[in-house]
Amino acid sequence: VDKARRTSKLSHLPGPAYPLPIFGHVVHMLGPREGYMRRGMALWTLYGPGPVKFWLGEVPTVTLTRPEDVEPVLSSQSEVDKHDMLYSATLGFFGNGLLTLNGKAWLAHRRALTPAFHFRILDRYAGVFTRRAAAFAAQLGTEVPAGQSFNIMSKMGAFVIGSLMETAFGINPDLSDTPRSEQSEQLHQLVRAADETYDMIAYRILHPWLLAERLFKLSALGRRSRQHEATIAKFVQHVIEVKRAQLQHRAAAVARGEQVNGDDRDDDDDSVREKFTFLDMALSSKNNVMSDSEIIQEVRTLIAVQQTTASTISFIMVMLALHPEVQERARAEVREVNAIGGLSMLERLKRLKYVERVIKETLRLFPVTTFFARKLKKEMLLPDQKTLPAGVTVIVFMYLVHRDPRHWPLPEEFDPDRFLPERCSGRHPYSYAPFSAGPRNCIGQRYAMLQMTAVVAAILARLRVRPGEGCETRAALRVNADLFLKIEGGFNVRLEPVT
Ligand code: HEM
Repeated sequence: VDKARRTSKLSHLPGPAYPLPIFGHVVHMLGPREGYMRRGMALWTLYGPGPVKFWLGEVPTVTLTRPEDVEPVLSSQSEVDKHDMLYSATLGFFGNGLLTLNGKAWLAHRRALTPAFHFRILDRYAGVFTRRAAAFAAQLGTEVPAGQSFNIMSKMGAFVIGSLMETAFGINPDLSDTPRSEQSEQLHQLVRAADETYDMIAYRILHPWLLAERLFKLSALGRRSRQHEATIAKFVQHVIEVKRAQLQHRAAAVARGEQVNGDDRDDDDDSVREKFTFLDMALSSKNNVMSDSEIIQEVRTLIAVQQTTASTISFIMVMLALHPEVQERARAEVREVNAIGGLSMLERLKRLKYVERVIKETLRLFPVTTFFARKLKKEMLLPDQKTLPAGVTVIVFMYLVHRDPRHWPLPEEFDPDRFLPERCSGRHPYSYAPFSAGPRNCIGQRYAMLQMTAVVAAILARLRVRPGEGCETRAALRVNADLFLKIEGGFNVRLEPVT
């Protein structure tokens, strides 16, 4: 009855007809995984650009691709929730943290995590990011033979999680008791498990009968998924153990009246003051905002979302390879800023305005979190008087919002200067939201921008990037989406030392 009621309430919207029991409309999406994006776009071309209805199994969804339609959904405080059915597929690996929580629990966690991402804290990360980025660029220069095509994404996962360990968790892998080789093996296992999991989550969403936990658990995919969950659980346990040992050590040092790591240091510092990291704050919190198991969930979430930064840096490298004139201009800026003496690491990163525009334009064309969903708690009226009924799941399709030709002339063209301040003024505020917007926006936005700027600057200073196999032209890029946007066949580039 409920379904019939909602079907009739969606009847005013364009979209495929006749949802089948259990399948809904997913039959339109089934086929080889490489074709997810192509098939989704074909549906939208047929029924868009306004709201398009689609039954994802038993779940009624409406996909939005215009900034004015997206605005009321993302800006709403009280009328939307994260959709439990779709987001539940992520819980086993991502944990039930900030990304998936709703209501009061979400608010309490958001308040607890916000101080760790405060701009004054992030400013301290500039030094860490710069040091790590320089080491990463040097490593790329030595490990990858000059001129050889390789998938740069294959190096990114371990790199960004390593940064997270040092910044948000206050664990410097260089200072750890665990041998380097063992640490690196742990990271690689985690990244492999993560990669397969993202793919699996997308597969479940498009095969919605696999969203039923009982059925999923019995499937081969379910068994594989449990192995990956165990891998992340082991990793997280290790992180918490190391942190607890550090905290005890610190407390003992304080009790002996000794100066402890970083307390005396102030601003431009290439290590993070331990007591300001998320994990230190959470585990030593006097008001006990989060229980131990909640902290574990947040650690899992923070680890799992690092893929966004890894993919974006990889997309940036491919775009720089395809646009040598943009690459040279960005490199000239990096050299100019590097030549100025007396600047703090943070000031250096902040001066890289063209690099910032390159990153923003890449995120416009390739917003790696290309879909996200909200469930409407109340009926919602869109600007063109179309109503969306309560209970429906709204899917924001950022890839197309960022290509709306009314706001982005020649949308496929890669032009970083679209983000010059004078060209931004007057643009619809929701025409660009790679980090989402409104109360559930990305808490890591500033963190990600700083880290990406540091990595791009370090690579440009040392290496020239050229297109690799299968990525020779824009038209050749096989862009696809599982949970995140990606290039089928790899983010292939060639590196050469800059002379
Ligand atoms: C280029 C990099 C990144 C992009 C494009 C990105 C994008 C997004 C988007 C679109 C959302 C909203 C998702 C939704 O509504 O379901 C989100 C949420 C979130 N992101 Fe990011 N993100 C990035 C990097 C990061 C980093 C580096 C961190 C942590 C260090 C992070 C932590 C989070 C968290 C915790 C949430 C949930 C926030 C909440 O609901 O309160 N993200 N991100």
